[in-house]
Amino acid sequence: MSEITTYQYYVGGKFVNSTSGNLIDIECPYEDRVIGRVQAISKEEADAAIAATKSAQIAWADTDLFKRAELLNKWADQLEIDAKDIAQIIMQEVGKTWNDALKEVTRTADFIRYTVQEFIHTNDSSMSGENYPGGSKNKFAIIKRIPLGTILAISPFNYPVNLSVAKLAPALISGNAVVFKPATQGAISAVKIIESFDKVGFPADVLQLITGKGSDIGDYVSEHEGIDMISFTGGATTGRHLSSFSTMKPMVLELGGKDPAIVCADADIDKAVAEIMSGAYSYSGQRCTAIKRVLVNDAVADDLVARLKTEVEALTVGMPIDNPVIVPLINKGSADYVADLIADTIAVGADLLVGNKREGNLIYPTLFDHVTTDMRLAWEEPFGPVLPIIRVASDEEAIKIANASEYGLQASVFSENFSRAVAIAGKIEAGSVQINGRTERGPDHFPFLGVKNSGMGVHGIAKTIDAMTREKLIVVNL
Ligand SMILES: NC(=O)C1=CN([C@@H]2O[C@H](COP(=O)(O)OP(=O)(O)OC[C@H]3O[C@@H](n4cnc5c(N)ncnc54)[C@H](OP(=O)(O)O)[C@@H]3O)[C@@H](O)[C@H]2O)C=CC1
Ligand SMILES: O=C(O)[C@H](O)COP(=O)(O)O
Repeated sequence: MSEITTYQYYVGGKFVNSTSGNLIDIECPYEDRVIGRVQAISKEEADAAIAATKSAQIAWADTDLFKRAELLNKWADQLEIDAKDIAQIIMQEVGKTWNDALKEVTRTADFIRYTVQEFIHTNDSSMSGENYPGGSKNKFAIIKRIPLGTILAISPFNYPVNLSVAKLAPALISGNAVVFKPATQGAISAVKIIESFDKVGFPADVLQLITGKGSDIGDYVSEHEGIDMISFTGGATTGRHLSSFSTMKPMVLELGGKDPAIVCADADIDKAVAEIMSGAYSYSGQRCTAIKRVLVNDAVADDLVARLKTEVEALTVGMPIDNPVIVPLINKGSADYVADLIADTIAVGADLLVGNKREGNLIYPTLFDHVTTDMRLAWEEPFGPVLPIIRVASDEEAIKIANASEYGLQASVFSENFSRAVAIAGKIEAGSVQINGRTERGPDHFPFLGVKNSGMGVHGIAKTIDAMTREKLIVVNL
């Protein structure tokens, strides 16, 4: 049997062991084996990591922008060079298919390059006093975007590379230092991207990778006085908990969702079926932006349901290396939760059309018709491959049910009448509404936000830079 690798955390520009001596086993979601161990660092080590960013950040912010840009671009290049190695770990650690794992790395390299360009072209501006009544040419303002200091980046398991770098790159290009706390199931992927980072010669202490369970060190680092801003992506419960003690600390939260696909009576059903299938089931529904309920007009419901049933029955199911649509869920707890939700939905009388089969963490794709608003599945976020269909009599009823959710991340509206679709989109309480397309984050330079329990603040390259910087005016009086 091959030796289990122990991965180190990263501080002071070096990979080191924690003096705590505590290690966390990272289990493969789809094979009964430990794929590696990560360090569970102590609070004292977190203190030291945060403290060391302080002088490093000042020097980093003072480094010429072209030099910061050059290093970040080299990191993007290095990620592409290391892509297969990183993708292998993503696949083994979070059970993403090989193709999707590779795509996640290239998407991340693109993200870094765009972020560099975005900041270079927007960081400084100026205003002349003469533009305002009573003002004068003799007064003008140089407006700079300056970093907030040390950013705490906390990322989730499901996109362990992309959603981490979506915080690290904007922070670094704008002159911040970063303390990066990845999801524990995702921490080896985080080590891999920091190995690439380490190869290109960034100064020590501008980025520290700290590993350890959120339940042990999460509150401690989030409340830490050395942290100047928190960028968090994860579940709504964790996000709400963090926001409960974030006094005077800027924070952006990207949380869960229950994105509806509203299918109107005049929808192109072929289009709706294709988009719903990919929106709901890819990566077994483990996307914050997955379509998590269908609200279909009675007039087209039978047709839509029959076609969805055929498509769900044909979905490929298996192990990540074979690139199926449906892969095992992240862990036993998640699979238990989804299985329980399926059992409950059957018990309360919805029509099970496909699914309700489980092998270990693999939950087969499941489709329910005639789900009603008194059922848990109408409201809870499964983060698994189970889709409820709720039939509605009108657009108004669809909007009402869509908006009754505690979440408001995204929604899709399917209609061939553009005016109708836009009118519905205007009434949906969500960060984004997609017309005739699946709910999704990308392209990554679009603003990305959730309302209600789906988040606070805005992500997306330019918006993330905004959130991690503030304006500083130097007013010149000639
Ligand atoms: N809106 C969005 O953009 C996205 C939202 N999500 C949402 O994330 C959820 C799935 O991700 P998952 O990783 O399970 O989410 P969790 O909320 O469980 O974990 C997210 C991160 O928070 C950390 N954490 C846990 N407890 C604390 C704490 N007390 N203080 C600080 N940090 C803590 C976790 O660390 P540890 O792993 O060590 O517990 C992890 O790094 C889903 O609800 C999904 O919808 C996912 C992706 C994108
Ligand atoms: O947050 C998520 O789950 C991902 O960012 C979703 O990204 P995608 O919509 O591009 O899959």
